[in-house]
Amino acid sequence: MTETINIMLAGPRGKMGSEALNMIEGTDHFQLVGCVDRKHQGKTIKEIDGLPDIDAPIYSDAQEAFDRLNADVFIDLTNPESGYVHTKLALNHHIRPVIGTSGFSEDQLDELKQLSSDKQTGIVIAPNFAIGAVLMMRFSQMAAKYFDSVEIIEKHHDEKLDAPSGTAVKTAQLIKEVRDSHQQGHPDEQESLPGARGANVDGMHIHSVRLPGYIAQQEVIFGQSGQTLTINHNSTDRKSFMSGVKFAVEQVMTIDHFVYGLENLME
Ligand SMILES: NC(=O)C1=CN([C@@H]2O[C@H](COP(=O)(O)OP(=O)(O)OC[C@H]3O[C@@H](n4cnc5c(N)ncnc54)[C@H](OP(=O)(O)O)[C@@H]3O)[C@@H](O)[C@H]2O)C=CC1
Ligand SMILES: O=C(O)C1=N[C@H](C(=O)O)C[C@H](O)C1
Repeated sequence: MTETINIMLAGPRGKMGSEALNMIEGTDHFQLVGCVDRKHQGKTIKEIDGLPDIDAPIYSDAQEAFDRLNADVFIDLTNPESGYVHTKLALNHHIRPVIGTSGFSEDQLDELKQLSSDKQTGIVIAPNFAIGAVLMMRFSQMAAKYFDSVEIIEKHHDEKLDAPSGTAVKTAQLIKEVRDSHQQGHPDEQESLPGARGANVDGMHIHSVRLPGYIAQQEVIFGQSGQTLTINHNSTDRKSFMSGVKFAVEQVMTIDHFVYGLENLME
């Protein structure tokens, strides 16, 4: 019999958090022991309109939640500021974090890596939980060995707080690992409107589109003389992320170190 994994979650009313609650409820060996939600102190999840019938307590104060709840894994689906604070609290309590929240800086990621090592507590930070997106990033890294020039266009719903997306940043990092550092485009190019060429990560330009109608889409476009190659991934439903969240929760129980990106658990 598979042992039960006790889970606490921050952000249960969010687009991702509410989907994660359904996933937890539908997984026999997962048990929700409580949530962090700044608006519903003292209530239970089943008392909140639209959330599943789970009798798990809600704390508005994250510190109190971590002090009181007996969890194996902590899932964060909030925003970069709260997510960073929560993740440090989780590691300090030896509760393994599975972090979907995007927008952490490189310094913050380094700090969390160090804390995970100090506390000998496993942590998974996944810029994207969708298997198709993980493959899109891997295929992009493969293509980058053969194409010197690449630009990334990521398109999201207009409620997204961070730009560029965590997925776009991670894609650029994976590509950076396999190519020589260089700037792209004409050496004399100039922006007559600031921002026209997007963000620049080691010469790779990232363009962020925010429009209603999208959930999450990313195109990685490679170009060389006479040809272009586009690798495209499209999440049309947030359910696309849930098998990855489930996989990360199961996997984080087996590790005692820092993992950034689901691909590092899949291969
Ligand atoms: N890794 C992946 O595959 C994916 C990652 N994401 C990331 O997940 C995060 C959440 O996305 P999404 O669900 O779309 O966003 P939403 O805005 O829909 O949800 C965020 C939720 O977090 C809550 N929240 C904010 N601060 C706190 C806090 N201090 N304590 C508790 N809850 C808090 C908000 O509640 P309130 O109403 O109080 O503000 C809100 O309900 C984002 O960073 C996004 O980029 C999204 C999709 C996939
Ligand atoms: O905010 C979102 O929606 C998403 N955020 C993640 C990111 O920043 O890459 C993952 C996915 O793109 C959806």
